[in-house]
Amino acid sequence: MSEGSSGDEYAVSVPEGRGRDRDADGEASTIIESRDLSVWYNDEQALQSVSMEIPEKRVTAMVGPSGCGKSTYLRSINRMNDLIDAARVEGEMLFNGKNVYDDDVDPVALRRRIGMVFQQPNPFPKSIYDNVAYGLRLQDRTENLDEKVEEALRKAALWDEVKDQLDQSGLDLSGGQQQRLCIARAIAVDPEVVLMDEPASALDPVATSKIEDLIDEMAEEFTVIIVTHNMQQAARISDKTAVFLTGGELVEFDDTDKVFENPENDRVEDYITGKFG
Ligand SMILES: Nc1ncnc2c1ncn2[C@@H]1O[C@H](COP(=O)(O)OP(=O)(O)OP(=O)(O)O)[C@@H](O)[C@H]1O
Repeated sequence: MSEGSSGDEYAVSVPEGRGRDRDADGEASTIIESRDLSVWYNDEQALQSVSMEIPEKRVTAMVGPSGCGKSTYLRSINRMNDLIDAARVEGEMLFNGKNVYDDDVDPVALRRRIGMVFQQPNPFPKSIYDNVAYGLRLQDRTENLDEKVEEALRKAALWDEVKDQLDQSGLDLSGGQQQRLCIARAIAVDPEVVLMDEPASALDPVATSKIEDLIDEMAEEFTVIIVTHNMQQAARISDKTAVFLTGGELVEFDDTDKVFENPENDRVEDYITGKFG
């Protein structure tokens, strides 16, 4: 790994002003907590008894080598794994103290409160306006729709670029703009949590940087949980970092600066210094 080659012992540096500085405003309360969460796909175990408390209105990053279960964990939070026939979940995933796997939880309603942004920007083949208005219309929340669409586009840092072309197809935007449109679509319905699965991995560095700035701002209002392959990115944007290693084991979860600068676990140290993974 070539990043952060300032002579530091560790390859990934945590910028000043991240991580604990936000915590200094006061301890955040827990919004999501998994307790002994295990997931299988048929006979293959993808997550092993993962227990973790995710703080509200913070950015939590999930890192680790390919296939270690990061996306599986993310999808367990809003029950997207329900859509995979082979997937089976044991343990608990609490959202505001309530197990999302309880029989009386409606997964569609849950996903309104816990939105998701995917790796590949996936706007609907509709106008920019209709993309953002989509979820609000589904929920019959059409009062002051223009204002709500504008607000979501502003929060997604896209308004100035698209305000004169709201009738154009979302598919005609650049990749980075499309991803910000997807973020606007996700936040338009006022979720509490936004899950992001490698949201910048398909984007160029300039578009990536815009998404990273946006994630930082989003944490003022939302809880953001992001899967990323890019440890430098995790160090730049997150307050907390969870490190998963092969076999679906959560081996370290702590403040981001602690994880990258002084990890407890030798395997995490090896991983972040690039000795494997
Ligand atoms: N739909 C599925 N059906 C069967 N097995 C799956 C499915 N999705 C994931 N798996 C398996 O579960 C394990 C964890 O996968 P997951 O995608 O959660 O890991 P990841 O850490 O997000 O990987 P990557 O960084 O490559 O996206 C892997 O062994 C993977 O092959």
